[in-house]
Amino acid sequence: TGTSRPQRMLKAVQKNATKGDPQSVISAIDYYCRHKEWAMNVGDDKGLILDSVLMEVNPSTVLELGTYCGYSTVRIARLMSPGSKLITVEFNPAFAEVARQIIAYAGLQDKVTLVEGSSGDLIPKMKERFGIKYFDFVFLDHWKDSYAPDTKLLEDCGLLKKGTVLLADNVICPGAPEYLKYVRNSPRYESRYYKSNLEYTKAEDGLEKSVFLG
Ligand SMILES: O=C(CSCCNC(=O)c1cc(-c2ccc(F)cc2)cc(O)c1O)c1ccc(O)c(O)c1
Ligand SMILES: [Mg+2]
Repeated sequence: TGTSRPQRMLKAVQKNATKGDPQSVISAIDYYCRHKEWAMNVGDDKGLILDSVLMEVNPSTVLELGTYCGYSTVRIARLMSPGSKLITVEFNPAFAEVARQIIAYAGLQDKVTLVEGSSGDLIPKMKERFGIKYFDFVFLDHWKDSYAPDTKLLEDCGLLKKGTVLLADNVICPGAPEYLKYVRNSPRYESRYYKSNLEYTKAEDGLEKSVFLG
């Protein structure tokens, strides 16, 4: 058997990044995925858009759906103010295990709660389990056909407030057509597309930013 791609990515972080330095962790992953082997992190191009939207919102509570190896978790948590909380949901235990180590290597474990399980099961439990009233910012990067149902579930569970920002990765590649239709046609959202590239490639991809209007 041998190592998995996430495990090789973790090795690259431990070898090339400085413990406690989130920017060096981000750079080590981007270098590895651009020059050694591709992986489905949001990446550096879309990462700059994520950074700027995140800084604009300056959220107290963040939900990330789809942790993978924790690259976007580190990108988001490094910009969050002291006392703010990020909850990230990952279905795949092997991904979660690597993500925990990468988040800890960056020194961001105190801001981040990684929960293993399916978003559909966990979203209804957010209030009772984590004492969350609302999310100020939601980053969608998990199964693309779960974006729309999970957004409706967040609404139904009263976890969005007026002004909550949803930012969705991969709306072009692999694509999330149902989600785009939903947020662009719903009177409850103000949506905007940020054109970019699929991580570490020249292919088009982009992020959709949708503000919940209440
Ligand atoms: O893959 C999953 C679903 S979660 C990851 C969702 N993310 C993506 O699928 C995703 C995909 C791409 C992408 C892939 C191939 C291309 F040719 C082009 C683009 C890019 C992204 O930025 C993404 O976020 C999963 C696999 C096994 C499990 O055992 C489990 O539990 C989960
Ligand atoms: Mg993605």
